[in-house]
Amino acid sequence: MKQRIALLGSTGSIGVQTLDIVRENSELFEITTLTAHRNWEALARQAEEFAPDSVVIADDSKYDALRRALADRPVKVYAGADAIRQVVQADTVDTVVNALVGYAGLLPTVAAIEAGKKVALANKETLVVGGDYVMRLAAERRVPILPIDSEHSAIFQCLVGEASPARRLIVTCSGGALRDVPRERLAEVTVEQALRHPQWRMGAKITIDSATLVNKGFEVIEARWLFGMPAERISVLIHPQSVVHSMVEFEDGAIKAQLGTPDMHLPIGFALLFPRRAARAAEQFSFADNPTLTFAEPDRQKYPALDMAYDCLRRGGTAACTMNGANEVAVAAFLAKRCGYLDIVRTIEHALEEATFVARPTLDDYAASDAEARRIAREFLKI
Ligand SMILES: NC(=O)C1=CN([C@@H]2O[C@H](COP(=O)(O)OP(=O)(O)OC[C@H]3O[C@@H](n4cnc5c(N)ncnc54)[C@H](OP(=O)(O)O)[C@@H]3O)[C@@H](O)[C@H]2O)C=CC1
Ligand SMILES: CC(=O)[C@@H](O)[C@H](O)COP(=O)(O)O
Ligand SMILES: [Mn+2]
Repeated sequence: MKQRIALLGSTGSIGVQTLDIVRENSELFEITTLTAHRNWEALARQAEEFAPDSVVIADDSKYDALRRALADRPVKVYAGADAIRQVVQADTVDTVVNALVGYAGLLPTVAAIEAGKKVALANKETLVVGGDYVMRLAAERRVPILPIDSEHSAIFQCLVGEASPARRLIVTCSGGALRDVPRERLAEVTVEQALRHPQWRMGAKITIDSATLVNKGFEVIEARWLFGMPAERISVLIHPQSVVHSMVEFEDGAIKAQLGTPDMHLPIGFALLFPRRAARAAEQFSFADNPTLTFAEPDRQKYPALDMAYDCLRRGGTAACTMNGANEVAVAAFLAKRCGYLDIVRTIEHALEEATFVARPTLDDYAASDAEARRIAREFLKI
């Protein structure tokens, strides 16, 4: 029987690459649901090709256009965030691929786990905001959460088959678009510059997070929850070539790494087919063409967001939810050219100082904490 997939965020970078894997392995997968935020044109084209049972457009104002575009197709068309949470729970879904961006991914992940669906998780904000809550729920319901994020997929691949616990996780980091810009020039950084990631073509939000190293801080938090590893045993290493996707050190000192060309199709395929791998006609990695792999410690003065994320993990509760909400507002403002690059981290710092802290949050507390962080961030940026 084919694996039936609900793909959330199908029009984005991870969504489109997930559809490549589905297209290349059509004997293994079928698509039950596709969702997008506003891009109804791309969603309609995808629905024509993959013939899902249902599609959801999160922004209701695009509902009529999408419905008209699919009028002659046997597909149910829904709108709104609640509909996303409902479609993932359908009996016709085996696996939910969460490729949404931001806080919007949290409740659909929770809905999927509650319905007992396997979750292939790209939406790292789910675990940044509510990692403790989500991983407990997944354990209770015995639902597997399979990482799509490249570093976490690499760590997962290194851990497969090991009976001894890991001693340390080493999360690699490209250094982002501003790796070679000196600290004293960061105030002048433009949106265009910050969007020029040296290795990966990704959505705009994660590309900016990558430049500030908020992404790496979030990945430390994500690793803490996915692998149950305390923060002090997770380290970050700058590796500009993005060939070593991350590493695991074991008790006897052995270090395992997963290497390969930077290409998200691999971790997506692994999450979908684990314990098997997707056969792909990808180009073979050549060590001869890539003879130099380099590593360095991150500059913690240049990238204060990294230590902020570690601090959020130490504080626990809603701290990382606050960091995430403030970051989402500040990144959107930077992309809209309504604030400068350095204002992103200043906004997070301010929100972490001002926000209410809840030590043992419920889902409602996360929602309140996210809303408060956004309000504080907007006031700080005067937008
Ligand atoms: N891209 C990558 O290579 C990697 C991404 N990730 C993580 O994967 C996730 C997705 O990233 P990426 O694919 O780059 O992001 P994109 O911005 O490219 O895509 C996001 C997708 O989510 C939809 N969406 C956006 N906002 C909402 C919302 N509020 N409600 C419902 N749907 C929404 C978008 O719809 P629309 O097109 O209509 O706007 C789009 O389909 C992120 O959490 C990111 O950190 C992790 C590792 C690598
Ligand atoms: C592809 C992927 O997993 C991204 O999260 C990637 O990690 C971004 O690269 P850096 O954050 O290391 O620049
Ligand atoms: Mn990553």
